[in-house]
Amino acid sequence: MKLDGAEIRSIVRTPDGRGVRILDQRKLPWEVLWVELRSAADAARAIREMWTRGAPLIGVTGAYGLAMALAEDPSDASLAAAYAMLVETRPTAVNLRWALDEVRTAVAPLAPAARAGAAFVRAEAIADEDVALNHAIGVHGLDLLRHLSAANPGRPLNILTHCNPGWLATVAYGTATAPIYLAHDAGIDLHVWVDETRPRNQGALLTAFELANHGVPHTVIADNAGGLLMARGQVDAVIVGTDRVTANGDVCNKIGTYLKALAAHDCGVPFYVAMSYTTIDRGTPSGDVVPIEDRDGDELALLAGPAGDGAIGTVRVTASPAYNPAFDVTPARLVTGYLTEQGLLTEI
Ligand SMILES: CSC[C@H]1O[C@H](OP(=O)(O)O)[C@H](O)[C@@H]1O
Repeated sequence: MKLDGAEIRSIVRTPDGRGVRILDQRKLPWEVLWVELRSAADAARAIREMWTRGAPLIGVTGAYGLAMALAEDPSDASLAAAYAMLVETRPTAVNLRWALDEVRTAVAPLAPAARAGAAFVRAEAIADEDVALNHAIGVHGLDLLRHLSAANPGRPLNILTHCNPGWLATVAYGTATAPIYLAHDAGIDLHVWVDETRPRNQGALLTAFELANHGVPHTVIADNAGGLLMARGQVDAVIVGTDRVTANGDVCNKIGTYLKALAAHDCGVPFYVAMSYTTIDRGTPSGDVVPIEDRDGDELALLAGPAGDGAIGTVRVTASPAYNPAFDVTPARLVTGYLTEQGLLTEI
């Protein structure tokens, strides 16, 4: 994603190397605000309050959080406390636990004095690997989109996506958006239907922001419009990201994904899930046992945005109690294929 004409990473080390800088995604697209995280507690708060979000990106943020904890206190007790604090911030995305385990495994055998440096090295490697993995997903996805475009000549290829499986959910490129960026840059005529993705509107606010900055034609739609568009033949493929794919191929992703998959299945629209190996959880047999994060009902009841004077305000859209599960589970039987760094897989 370009910002001010330059391609950015959504998380970078601070100049002194002891912290990280992230985009505060709660402010986008209205304000581009970089904030510094200087401790494990900062990282935990940023993940929990969704300053930064997206399965791969919260994994990287958690990894750096562990490194910052060890820079402060490299003891076993500090490592255990920081791990426990970070891993419980968001329970559904497997990347968080995976990345924390990677750092803990790398540093636990080391003498305390060597731990912080090794933790930052591992965290940085996870971040760099995420960029490479997502680009590889994009390369394989480009082949898929070329094929779909050739099968639908003379008009834009219409892709529907849900939530933000994008540059802002990862260190760069995104997962489901990687093929879109590479296809657009390769001159393939495509258009993206962007699910607004209630209640936090990651699509309308973040995916739309990303695509607009990259010059990708797109249209924001209500979450409930996707079924009509598919029934009308206006969607050539659905490509979503994921927070966890279980051993049997079930897909945990933003709430509403399952409904899109049902509509796609009923309309004969291919439904692809983009992810790297870091989001595959072979230790969990199926999606029905994955913890689904329930978030505060006010995320649903309150709508935020700029008022007339440009200041960000909120309006309350209901006076009733609100229930806000953040994810759902799409059974493997509804998935056409898994777009990974190894290519397009039909099973996990
Ligand atoms: C690269 S896919 C990221 C995945 O994470 C999002 O969830 P959240 O915004 O709550 O972190 C959404 O489920 C995306 O598909």
